[in-house]
Amino acid sequence: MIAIRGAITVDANTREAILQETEALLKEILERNSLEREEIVGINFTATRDLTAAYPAVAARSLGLVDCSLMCFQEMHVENSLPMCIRAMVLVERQTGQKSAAHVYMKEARRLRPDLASGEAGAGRPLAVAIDGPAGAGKSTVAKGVAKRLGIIYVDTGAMYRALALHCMEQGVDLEDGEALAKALDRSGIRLEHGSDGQRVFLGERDVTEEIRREDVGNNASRVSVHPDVREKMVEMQQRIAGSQAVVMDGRDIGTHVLPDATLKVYLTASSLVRAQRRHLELQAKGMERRLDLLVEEIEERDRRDMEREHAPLRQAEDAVLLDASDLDAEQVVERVLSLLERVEA
Ligand SMILES: Nc1ncnc2c1ncn2[C@@H]1O[C@H](COP(=O)(O)OP(=O)(O)O)[C@@H](O)[C@H]1O
Ligand SMILES: Nc1ccn([C@@H]2O[C@H](COP(=O)(O)OP(=O)(O)O)[C@@H](O)[C@H]2O)c(=O)n1
Repeated sequence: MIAIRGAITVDANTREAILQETEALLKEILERNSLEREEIVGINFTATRDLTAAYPAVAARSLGLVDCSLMCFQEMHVENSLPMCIRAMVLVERQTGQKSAAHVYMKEARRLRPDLASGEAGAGRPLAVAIDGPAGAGKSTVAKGVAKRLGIIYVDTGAMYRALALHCMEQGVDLEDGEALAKALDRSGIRLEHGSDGQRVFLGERDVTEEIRREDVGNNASRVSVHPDVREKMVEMQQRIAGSQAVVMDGRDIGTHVLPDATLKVYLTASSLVRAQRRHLELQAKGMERRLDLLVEEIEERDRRDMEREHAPLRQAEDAVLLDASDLDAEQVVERVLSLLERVEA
């Protein structure tokens, strides 16, 4: 069971205004959490003492929420609290954990949760920085750095495709069979945890954070990610994470598909030679020697697959800022992203 919170303010104490705003709030909660009506067990509403013209629950019934239990209460009155406000707590039969709940605060009620709200453009959505780009451009390094400086979580979506690839390699699932991959994803128990040491990736109870970094897993991640059924499920999981908390998220389709309303979108790139050289150094540091020309070939092959796939190919979103990091070190790129963010938030 999870409990999703929401609140909205009303301009006048009239039946019409109360029902209209409650309906807007419930619709947004349903949409942002991809809720089916049958999943909702009950909703508790409160209204501040200045709202007396109608019960908010009436709006829920008219939205077709006929089977769940509804109650309306008066909100406890606290001096100088936000007036004309309707609050809701939606109880949902889901095993996804409380962190997956996307809470919704609209109109003046956004002031109640400044940690979730993020300026006019976001309209109650949490802060989101989307970083896309080709393999080895420095997305994870930069996303991690930016998240640390902002004190928010970093979500590495590539790690989710890598975890699925690892699971399928171990289970002998055909990497070309989209349907089988989607089924395997349902059974895989892929889950992300965000702690003080960053993101950790699990297959059920098994921590695979380090194992998924293998080169063969990375190459197979790009193969499993071609399939639309797989992508659809992954995107849903990613949107849930970003729905309820501020994030820096990196991947291939974050600005174009996962977070189309992100506060800031960056398309980070570098030449294929520079990217291969970075991988080369990274591998050398781990005691693995690989020929540079083969790494360039592999990276270009991965770019081709990511950019030419039919579903959600890698491309720069129209409103993304292009950052070429071929001649910048990682710290310089982090600074650029932070100053771009300051500009969009100003
Ligand atoms: N701007 C940069 N300059 C030099 N090296 C970088 C830069 N950004 C990242 N790196 C290094 O390049 C390698 C690949 O970076 P990574 O963040 O894993 O890329 P991506 O997530 O885009 O695949 C890492 O070894 C990282 O330390
Ligand atoms: N949002 C995402 C993230 C990764 N991916 C795929 O997953 C693969 C591994 O992602 P990654 O970000 O870990 O890859 P690297 O760039 O770190 O090598 C990529 O090559 C993409 O094909 C994707 O399709 N969409």
